[in-house]
Amino acid sequence: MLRDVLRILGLWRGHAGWLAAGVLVAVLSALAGLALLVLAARVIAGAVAAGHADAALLAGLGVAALVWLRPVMLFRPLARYVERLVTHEATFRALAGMRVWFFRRLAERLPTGLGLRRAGDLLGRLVSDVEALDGLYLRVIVPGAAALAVVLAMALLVGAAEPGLAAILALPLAAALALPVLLAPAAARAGEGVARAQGALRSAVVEPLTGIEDTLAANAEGRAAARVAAEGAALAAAQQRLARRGAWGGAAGALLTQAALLGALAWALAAAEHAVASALLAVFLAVAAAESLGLMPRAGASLAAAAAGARRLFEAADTPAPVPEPAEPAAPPTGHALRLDGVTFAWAPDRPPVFEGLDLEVPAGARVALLGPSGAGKSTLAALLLKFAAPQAGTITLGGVDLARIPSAELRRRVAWLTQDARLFDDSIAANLRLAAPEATEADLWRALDRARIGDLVRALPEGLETPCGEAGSRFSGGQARRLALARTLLSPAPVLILDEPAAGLDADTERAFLETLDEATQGRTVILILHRLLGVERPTRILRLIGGRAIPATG
Ligand SMILES: Nc1ncnc2c1ncn2[C@@H]1O[C@H](COP(=O)(O)OP(=O)(O)OP(=O)(O)O)[C@@H](O)[C@H]1O
Repeated sequence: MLRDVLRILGLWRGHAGWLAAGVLVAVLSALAGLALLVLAARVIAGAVAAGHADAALLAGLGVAALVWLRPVMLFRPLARYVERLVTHEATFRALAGMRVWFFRRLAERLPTGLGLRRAGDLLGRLVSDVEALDGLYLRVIVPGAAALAVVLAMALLVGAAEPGLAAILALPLAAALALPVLLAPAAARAGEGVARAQGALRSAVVEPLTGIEDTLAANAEGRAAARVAAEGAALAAAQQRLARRGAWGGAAGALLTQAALLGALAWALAAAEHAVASALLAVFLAVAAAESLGLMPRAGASLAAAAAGARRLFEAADTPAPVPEPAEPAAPPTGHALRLDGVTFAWAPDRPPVFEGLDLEVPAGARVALLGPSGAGKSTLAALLLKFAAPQAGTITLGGVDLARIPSAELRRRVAWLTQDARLFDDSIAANLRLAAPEATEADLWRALDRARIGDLVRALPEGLETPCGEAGSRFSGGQARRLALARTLLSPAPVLILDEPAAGLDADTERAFLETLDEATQGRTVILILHRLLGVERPTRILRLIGGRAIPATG
């Protein structure tokens, strides 16, 4: 637990200034609260001084305290206000950075799809688990530092006059301070149970809703609702387990702060007249400490939730990347010829190899048609060429440079891929297209749309290029969405294009027309056309058939 928490703090070091400022203001605010009660104790001690042996001294202290009371009273709310502002700004900055960090780590680790991870669960990690981390600062570090400052200040103030009384006060309060930290590891396990249950509930809701047509068509909404109910009940049970732990911590903390108060009262009774001022001070300080330490049980629960969130984040973020970035990148390739030598690849050790000793050459500027039955490995080859996966044996080179030594961002500037299930995102057509070429002008967008045979349809839309595509392109038919995705790939300036079934979803005439003009649309670029069959209008420079993990020249 400690390691995860320390790692989170390490990731926040870029915001150390804001975070430290928040802690400082919180400590000042808490000490101002303490000072207020110290002054009040002195005023009262001064008031009850008549007839006492130290009457003159006590009365003098009371008058001095009255003078200080007003500025401290004004300072306290001001410090509270600044504390809120600064601590929230610090949290906002730290968490925004965390989300970006986690998103990048996930993106590097999931290039071949979510795999066994569920979208709902990952969303939960990105949102709730990162959010739980704000508790680490706002509800653990900040109040913990303030409470520690209060207990230390109290020990010093009382200890200067009455060391015995200081011990009576400080020991139970120090225990109340440490208790949430000591209880946190066990509570973190309960917190993890809550986070897991939240992830499962999110998945139970998100999955049937994202595929709502399939859910309804299969009459499965009742079963989906039952799953939501079951996951909801599991979440409630996990939350109850966590709350029970929190309640024990809260009760023990309250008992310890009350023990300090009782101790101070007992001491006051025993000391009687000769230590009125110290006794009053001790009682007032015990009350002040109860206020600061009252937040600690909640701090324990927050620490547990943050530790659980941190562990889940790191578990996903530390999954090894399928293809590590090169430690010593090579100079960027100058040519764009692709070459595979003796490539052997299986998706997993327990899966049969897709390729065994695959040799393939695609000269720069060539147009290769890659055919093969379903499952032959056509898309797998594309995944290898974009370094979404790496071969277990053999080499792949681009312009003579081993892909293993080309950074993936560099490679993907040179090789663009229209995947088999290319997605549109919930944004305008223009924004979807510019994903591949952020600098593209409107004229570039129209050219790409025309080449993909969808320009006229977009021109006829009232909002034109600004038409929203809907989630996963839901505002367009499957064929239209496919052509928009194709336009996006054509817009990419990459010199190598891999087009996986580019004409899928097009009617026969449009398909033929598109393939006939493909030459012009991809002029000067290397094209690997992944197809199930040739229409005879593609005019490839080479035709290869993938069979049994090898590429065999074919005649169409
Ligand atoms: N991400 C993946 N994880 C595990 N196995 C995979 C993955 N992608 C593909 N496979 C497996 O690799 C083999 C080749 O699949 P691939 O998708 O490359 O074939 P394909 O020739 O593109 O097929 P199709 O024409 O049906 O698209 C299949 O047995 C498939 O189950």
